[in-house]
Amino acid sequence: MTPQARVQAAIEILDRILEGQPAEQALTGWARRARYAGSGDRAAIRDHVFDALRRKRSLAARGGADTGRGLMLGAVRDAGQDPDQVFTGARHAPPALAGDERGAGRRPSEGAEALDLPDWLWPEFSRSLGADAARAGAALQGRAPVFLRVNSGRTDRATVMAALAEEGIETAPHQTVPTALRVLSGARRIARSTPYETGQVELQDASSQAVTLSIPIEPGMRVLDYCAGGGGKSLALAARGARVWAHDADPGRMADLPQRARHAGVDIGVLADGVPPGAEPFDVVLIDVPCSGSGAWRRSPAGKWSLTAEQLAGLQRIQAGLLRDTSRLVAGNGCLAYATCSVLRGENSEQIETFMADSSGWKMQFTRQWPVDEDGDGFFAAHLTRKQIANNHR
Ligand SMILES: C[S@@+](CC[C@H](N)C(=O)[O-])C[C@H]1O[C@@H](n2cnc3c(N)ncnc32)[C@H](O)[C@@H]1O
Repeated sequence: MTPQARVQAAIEILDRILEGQPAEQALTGWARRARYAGSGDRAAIRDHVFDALRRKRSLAARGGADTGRGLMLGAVRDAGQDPDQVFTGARHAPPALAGDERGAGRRPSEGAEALDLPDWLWPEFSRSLGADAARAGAALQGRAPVFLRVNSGRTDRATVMAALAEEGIETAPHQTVPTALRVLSGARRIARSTPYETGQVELQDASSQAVTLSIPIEPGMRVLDYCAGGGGKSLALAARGARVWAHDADPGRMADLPQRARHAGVDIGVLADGVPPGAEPFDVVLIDVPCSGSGAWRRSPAGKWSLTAEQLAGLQRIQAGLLRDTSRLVAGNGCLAYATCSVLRGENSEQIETFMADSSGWKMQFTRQWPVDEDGDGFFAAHLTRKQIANNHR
């Protein structure tokens, strides 16, 4: 496909997404219809689509319309390309620009529009991030780096790096997360590589790895991953020698976990019917709560535009409820670990402050906010232990 035809394909896919179709579905639907497209075409079109979704607001301003065509025109202008070289009207290329399209388009206004954030969220975003708000907003406009988690129960980072290099996948050790490898090139080969196929590496964001590494784990500890989802954190905890039970309000999300655990060579108890009475207490209860996902919007940009103030308030109520309910499952000297992939205070430090104010028996052992940057997504973690037990230990 020509570069222009790829742009036209992206326009058509973006139009479907703007009509409400999920991005992945729109991309696979297009690929099914366009059998002539090679893997290089599909990858380039995917990049166009996701780049446009991350910057939907500012590109619509530059392109003069909130349509697939407007976004891609905005992207072409933003990249300093001549639109007439792309919108040529040749076969498979986007039709040539109409007169009104030439005149439409403007510089995005400073603040939320230029940073591609919804207006309603901007006050909370800037309150949460303070002086870092503009940098974080800009970081969310770009592509996410690719990281692997080395299965430390099975191998080590240097061995895996060498094995990946043999298959044309270049990686570098993450500076601060000892299990993480940054993928420098060959990312598309990972899923078919031997280290991946033999369970030596998993795809996992570096900050997500740092969240689980921050939890104090000793081999044999009983750990409940209460919001396990696909089980990325369960697997990481089990690789450190913990006895892990995975639970999720939507058990279907854990469907692949038994197979993933076998593949990684670890045992995970999947609690598809809830936590059975008497299974508590646990040494660690991790609640990786449902959240806005604002720290990971580079990977799932649609979430940035679909989130509403009402949904955010609903998520915050669920987060508070999870803190309250799961704290009962923690052993007397155990740890309640709270985590989000959010950068918003109302989902992070303020949830912990409210919980501690309402249940005076807990104290904070650890808290950290990871920024969205080239070292990983924006995550938050806090570890809570019971005060009384901490005093007894003195
Ligand atoms: C952030 S995701 C978890 C991601 C997962 N821990 C990982 O590392 O891949 C949050 C999960 O919480 C689950 N969830 C939502 N409400 C819940 C509740 N009340 N109790 C338990 N799980 C809940 C969702 O189904 C979702 O899978």
